[in-house]
Amino acid sequence: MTRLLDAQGLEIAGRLAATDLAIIGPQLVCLVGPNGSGKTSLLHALAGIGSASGTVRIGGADARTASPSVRHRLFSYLPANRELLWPLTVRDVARLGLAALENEIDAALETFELTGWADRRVDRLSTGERSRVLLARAFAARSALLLLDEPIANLDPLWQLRLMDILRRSVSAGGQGAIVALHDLDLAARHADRLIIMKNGRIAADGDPAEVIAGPCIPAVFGIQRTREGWRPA
Ligand SMILES: Nc1ncnc2c1ncn2[C@@H]1O[C@H](COP(=O)(O)OP(=O)(O)OP(=O)(O)O)[C@@H](O)[C@H]1O
Repeated sequence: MTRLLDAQGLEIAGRLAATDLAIIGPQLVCLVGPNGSGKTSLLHALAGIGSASGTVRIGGADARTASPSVRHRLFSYLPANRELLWPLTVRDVARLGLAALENEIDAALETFELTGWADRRVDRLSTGERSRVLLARAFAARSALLLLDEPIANLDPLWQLRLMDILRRSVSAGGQGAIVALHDLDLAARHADRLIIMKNGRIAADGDPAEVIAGPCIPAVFGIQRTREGWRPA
């Protein structure tokens, strides 16, 4: 199977590290962990944001040294911060910096039900609506790997489910890989092919979602446990 992601020795300003991370073939990987556990830092390191060091190969290519247009084909990064206070239209933002074709932009706008809003200004949208615009941009690039930081934050319940479904289809049919940071353990476990738990900047558990969720790592890392009424403090 194709080695989609191969990352080694990831470090950001000497403070956090993930020694080895590989994705073999298309996979939806959900990344969970308490606040400050390093989810964003890991995504930053993979996307080459800030002073990250280490090696990141996506589809065999060096993601760090690739030109911007090639980089978009390798990965798309959705930041947790959805501020877009520019007088740009939805379509402008969806194509921002991408070498994507117009029909790829159109398809992504349609997927996120933004076609009728293509000429609306993003600084006049709600936070959840802006999230959909940035998600459309991330999908329009048709990158080998999606790196999404809390993509469901600000989305209403229907769009949370729709997004997980879009991701599922994109990974299964489109052959994409995705690493998605989430706080919703149940949503992550239900949709992921693989669940990674972060703690103190390290990977504390990595494997089959049902096994990871049922294992000892959740109470140890999050201080919660599952009861018949749902998650409760351990
Ligand atoms: N720019 C920075 N400089 C120094 N330390 C930072 C910086 N950004 C984050 N950190 C620290 O790195 C650790 C991991 O932060 P990170 O944002 O990766 O966590 P996270 O798991 O994404 O958290 P959250 O769930 O709150 O979004 C935290 O202790 C944080 O204080």
